[in-house]
Amino acid sequence: MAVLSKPLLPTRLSSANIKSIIADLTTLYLTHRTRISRAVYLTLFVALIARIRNAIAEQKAASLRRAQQKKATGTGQTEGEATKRKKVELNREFFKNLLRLLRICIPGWKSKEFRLIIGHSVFLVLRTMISLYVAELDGRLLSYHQCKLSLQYRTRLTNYIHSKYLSQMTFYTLSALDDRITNADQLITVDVAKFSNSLAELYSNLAKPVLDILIYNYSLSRSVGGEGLFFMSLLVQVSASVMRALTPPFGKYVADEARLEGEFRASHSRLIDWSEEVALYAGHEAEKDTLDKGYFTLIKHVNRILRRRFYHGVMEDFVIKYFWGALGLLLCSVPVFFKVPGTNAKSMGDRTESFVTNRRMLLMSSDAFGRVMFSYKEITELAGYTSRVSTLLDVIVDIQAGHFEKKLVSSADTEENAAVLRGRGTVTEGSDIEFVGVPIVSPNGDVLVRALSFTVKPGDHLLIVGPNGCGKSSLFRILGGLWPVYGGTVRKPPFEDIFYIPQRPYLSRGSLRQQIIYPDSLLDMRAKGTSDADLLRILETLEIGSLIDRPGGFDAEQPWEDVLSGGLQQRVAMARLFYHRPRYAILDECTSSVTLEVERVMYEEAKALGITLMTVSHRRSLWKYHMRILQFDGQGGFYFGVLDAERRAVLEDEKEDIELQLRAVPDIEQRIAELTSQ
Ligand SMILES: Nc1ncnc2c1ncn2[C@@H]1O[C@H](COP(=O)(O)OP(=O)(O)OP(=O)(O)O)[C@@H](O)[C@H]1O
Repeated sequence: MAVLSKPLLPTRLSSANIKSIIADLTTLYLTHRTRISRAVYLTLFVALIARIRNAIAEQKAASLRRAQQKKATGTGQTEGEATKRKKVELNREFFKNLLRLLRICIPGWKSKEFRLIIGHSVFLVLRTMISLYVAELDGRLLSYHQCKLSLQYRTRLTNYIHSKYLSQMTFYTLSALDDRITNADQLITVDVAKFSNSLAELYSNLAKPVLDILIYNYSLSRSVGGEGLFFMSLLVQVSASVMRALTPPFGKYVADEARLEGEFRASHSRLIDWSEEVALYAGHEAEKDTLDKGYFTLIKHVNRILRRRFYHGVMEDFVIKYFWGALGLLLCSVPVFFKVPGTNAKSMGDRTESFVTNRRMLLMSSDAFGRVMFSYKEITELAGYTSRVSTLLDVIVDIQAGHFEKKLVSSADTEENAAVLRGRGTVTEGSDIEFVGVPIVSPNGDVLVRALSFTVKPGDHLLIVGPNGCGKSSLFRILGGLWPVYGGTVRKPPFEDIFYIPQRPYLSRGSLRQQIIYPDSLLDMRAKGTSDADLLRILETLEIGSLIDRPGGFDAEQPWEDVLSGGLQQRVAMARLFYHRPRYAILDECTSSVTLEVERVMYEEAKALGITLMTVSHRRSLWKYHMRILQFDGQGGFYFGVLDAERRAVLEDEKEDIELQLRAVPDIEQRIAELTSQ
């Protein structure tokens, strides 16, 4: 006990002495901490036992006294004395007494009181059940309304987007001429639904808490004073701003996630579209790599968001629960210590009462505020979907106004080509097809032909030839209004007078009849006065009348692109042409899979129907059906003229040259092999 050898209370207490005493006491406590705590526990335990023993002894003595008194006075005690001595407690005696009184109040199970109690109990049970039902119904009604609201939003948006997306060929231009939206399908099908859900959810999540905040804060301001509330709101605002600044850009994350989901889905759709080709190449491993990569990128992103959400949640909890809670309690205690002008709480009791009321209001208000703050994450998610959907709408508006954004190829860098890209041509309507000085430019700015000029009058069947990628099909894209006209003048008949048949015909969903009359509907067909018998005649001309022998006939619905072979598909496409009978037909390698005999029937029938043909084909067999030729050289130059014997001879020579070159290739390879073996 060296520490105690010093006198504990020196005669004069200076601050240094006090410090040294506190230090000594602390050391003393720390040295004997275990013993001290044991002693405290023991004392508490002994005190407890003693208290219990005393209580038992007291009860015994009391009952003894009561018994002695009873003996001495018979029943003799006054009501006042009994009340004085009896302790009102929730003990056995209470229940005994209650039962006794109840027996008086309810004399038997046949009594009126008993019947009333039974009736009352039934109503009580009913009330509880109704409350439960109402609570459940409340929840169900809310979620039903929320779902209805979300569906309603989705329907409106989808209708709006469909009306824009499917007008002015926007669905084509959006994917072919613009880079900004990569997966419109995902946007329209998934993101619009998510946006609608998020919007409907947010409304119900925000509306009530905001209302609560307003009401509770108003009541609070009346009792704690506007200044306190203003000060606290200011602090909450500052901390909310800090929180917002520290909140990761969840909106962007959500938009990115939706984009990655879209890309992953697009890869799967691609695999389904090309399943046959991939299977024949045995390309499953390569496809698996692509799909795995897409999924991995998506999941990596999702995991990152999850992590950020977790950390952000912890911070949010801390600020909302603790920091704002402490602030709120400080505010509530204002009327306890200070008199708030305009309030009538005077005594300490009043102040305590108002503290409790304020605390409760504050709890409600902060709970509501917390819900609003927690909704912040949902708002940012909504912001993500909003940005996706509105980007789609903006790009659609932009595209419909003729503004496209696509990465340009290097050839667009030259001054001459850049000048071509800056220009704009004119499109007029006429009975012939005429191009005057029109450049052919691919969507990424590649100038394929600087100024193309040719004319096709009715009956002037035109053959278009040239090497791959020279711009033959692009010419039709300009004619069809898919690509912009960068210069010169295009004169063409109305859209419905030109019909296009590509190499791989598009077969829609629906019946066999719909394949033939596409894009007409059954009503359009009837309005034109065409019957099923007329359609059958068309099929028979093309030697495919047997198609209606399948179950269902013209009404049969099948996945036609799988059910029909390539050649049959090309014949159905020709049947489409014969049904529509346009003034001009663009036939883009559309007879590549049929026999020469079928090709002859197709061309002769088309001519007999008065259709002027514009054919892209490398087939020599087709030359005889055409009177004019447009020949591209693949270097930006072209020849347009009559396809007479002289020109045919030139074509023959060119073809022979090409064939010779092709035949020379194995020789070269053989020569290389010889050289390398020497
Ligand atoms: N949507 C597009 N986006 C970017 N470039 C395109 C697009 N469509 C076509 N092109 C490019 O335009 C050029 C001309 O294509 P086009 O289809 O007119 O060739 P083509 O002469 O018909 O060839 P082929 O005989 O092989 O069918 C090609 O280089 C092609 O890559």
